[in-house]
Amino acid sequence: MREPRTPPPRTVTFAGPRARWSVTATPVDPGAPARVQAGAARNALRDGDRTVLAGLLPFDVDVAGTFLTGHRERVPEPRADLPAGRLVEDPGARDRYTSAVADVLRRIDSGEVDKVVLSRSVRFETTTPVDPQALLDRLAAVNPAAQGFCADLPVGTLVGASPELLCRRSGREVLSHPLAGSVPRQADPVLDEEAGARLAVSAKDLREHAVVVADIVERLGPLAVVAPVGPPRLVRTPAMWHLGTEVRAHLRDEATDSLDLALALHPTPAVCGTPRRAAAEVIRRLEEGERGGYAGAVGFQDRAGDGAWWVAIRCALVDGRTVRAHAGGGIVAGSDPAAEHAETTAKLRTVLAALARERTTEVLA
Ligand SMILES: C=C(O[C@H]1C=CC=C(C(=O)O)[C@@H]1O)C(=O)O
Repeated sequence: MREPRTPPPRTVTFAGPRARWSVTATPVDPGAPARVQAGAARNALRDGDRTVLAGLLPFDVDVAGTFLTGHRERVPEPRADLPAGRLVEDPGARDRYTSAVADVLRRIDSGEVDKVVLSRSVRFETTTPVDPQALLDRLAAVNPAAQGFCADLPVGTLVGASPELLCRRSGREVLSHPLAGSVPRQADPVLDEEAGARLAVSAKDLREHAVVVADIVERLGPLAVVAPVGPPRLVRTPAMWHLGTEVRAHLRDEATDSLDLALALHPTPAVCGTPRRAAAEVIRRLEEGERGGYAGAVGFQDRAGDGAWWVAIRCALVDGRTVRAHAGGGIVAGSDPAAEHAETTAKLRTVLAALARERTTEVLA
């Protein structure tokens, strides 16, 4: 009888404002749905001598993600620089995306959904294989306030710099920092400030944002006492202005760990929509290709149950010489298909500028 094949080790790396570390281990239950993998990883952490679990819940938690248990290790310096490459044009892509946004708007009009986050992807081809750690380094350098991540998945390695904290647990204290409602940054400082100021009072964007905060507050309710939430504030990344709101809460039961919180909140209407099930169905029907880790939740947890999970956005799936970058935008009543396309283009700049080694605002202008 053949021995069952041991899956090769996988690595999840974090490059944050303060630390850069990784876990490398044989994946937990590699073929199981992510929800099952997460539970198995938590049990393995509790019962074994490992000190941390790290992983990625895909957008759809019923498909396999990556969960590892191990120890924090220092990440060696990347071995290679990024190779030259080019964006592969897809002539009909713009029209297909704007038509899909128009379709979502009709579904909103008919009452089928209130909000849907529709995404698209672009392909970048390089002359030699991309070292995902080198791309992570570059992203982390250009986006110092974001959480850099690099996670080996069954379909490639997802690399990104997320500006959005899904949840952090420190003892009984919980923090979530949802972002929704966006405009691109401008190269001219005066125009840039004006764009941010317009976003801060945009009724459409404030509505799009409020839906996300309300969903998080509602889903946290059974698990934690949520503190009164203030108005949204402007958050800037090198490529985008966003509306962001801090949601703070105090756990009702100290047995609730960071993974419980991530599973309760994910996927928020910042990457899915409302009502959640109907929005996910619209995404399944209208989006081209798989999300492939994009719009998942990536993070870690220690033996005390403390940890942090980020929304896996501003990222790309690296597979040899092919890099597929994804970005989406929240569609609500009043959204404009052309503006939504421009917004996803601007969001894609985070990864494409790192690949092209250019200033974020100049790529894809
Ligand atoms: C879904 C993405 O962004 C989310 C986070 C911030 C703002 C968003 C928006 O304005 O649509 C999205 O909800 C993405 O970058 O692919």
